[in-house]
Amino acid sequence: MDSAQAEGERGPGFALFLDFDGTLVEIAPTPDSVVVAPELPLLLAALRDRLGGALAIVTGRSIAGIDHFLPGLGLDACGMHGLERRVGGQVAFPEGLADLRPRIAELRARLSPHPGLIVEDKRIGVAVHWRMAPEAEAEARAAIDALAAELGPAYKIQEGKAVREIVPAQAGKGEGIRALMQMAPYGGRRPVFIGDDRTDEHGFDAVNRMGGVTVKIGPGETLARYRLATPAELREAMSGWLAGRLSWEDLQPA
Ligand SMILES: O=P(O)(O)OC[C@H]1O[C@H](O[C@H]2O[C@H](CO)[C@@H](O)[C@H](O)[C@H]2O)[C@H](O)[C@@H](O)[C@@H]1O
Repeated sequence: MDSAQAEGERGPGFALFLDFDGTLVEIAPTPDSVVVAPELPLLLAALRDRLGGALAIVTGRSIAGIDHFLPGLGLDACGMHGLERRVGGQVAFPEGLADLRPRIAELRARLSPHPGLIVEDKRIGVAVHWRMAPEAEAEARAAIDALAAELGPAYKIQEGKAVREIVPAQAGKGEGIRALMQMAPYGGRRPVFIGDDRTDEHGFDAVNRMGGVTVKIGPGETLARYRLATPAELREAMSGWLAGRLSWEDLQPA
């Protein structure tokens, strides 16, 4: 019996939670310029079938943003760092979150002297990216800090790759994964979470506590137990698991 068959036959199987940027797709210069590898959509669809539907994208983007890059799949997802959830086509979004768009307009005006900075409007949150304008990182950080101070404790700051963002205080990938693990078809399965960024550490912590498998993509300190070097290596590993050539716990320790 091969590794993946053995994994499947030891119990009800895995639930697979996948970060998007830097995990399924390589980091790109801007949020809009991400390139989806041609094999990725079919690979995700095949994995979802093999896992009885228990596959979800867990991302800092909105679910609409994921659908833009993976059209037609309608994957389960936790968007906005766990706040927005779609399972089996049913979308849940917490009530009462303020629309930050007026503040986002003010932020854009403040940062307009630095055209290389990208202000990403997430409606209930906002991110400022300095990947294309590293010389303006300090201004980006200061502007986010000032807005967070104005908004108060209902919001928090999160750091990612060349990005600082404001999100509602209750956001967190760990919460998103825990919520899905209470629902069919996830409940009773063993979670696997794969991510690359600081915001994924929250998800690694939650999944480690559930006795699951955690995989970090790329270098850096992490709570994840296993590591792969790049999104391309992950896509190869996912194909290997699907073909029964690889078990998640065959991966290199982190
Ligand atoms: O949780 P994720 O799916 O990893 O999303 C995290 C953030 O990803 C995006 O920004 C990052 O990827 C961009 C494209 O590769 C890159 O240009 C940027 O520097 C990265 O920070 C996205 O734009 C954010 O909204 C997500 O929070």
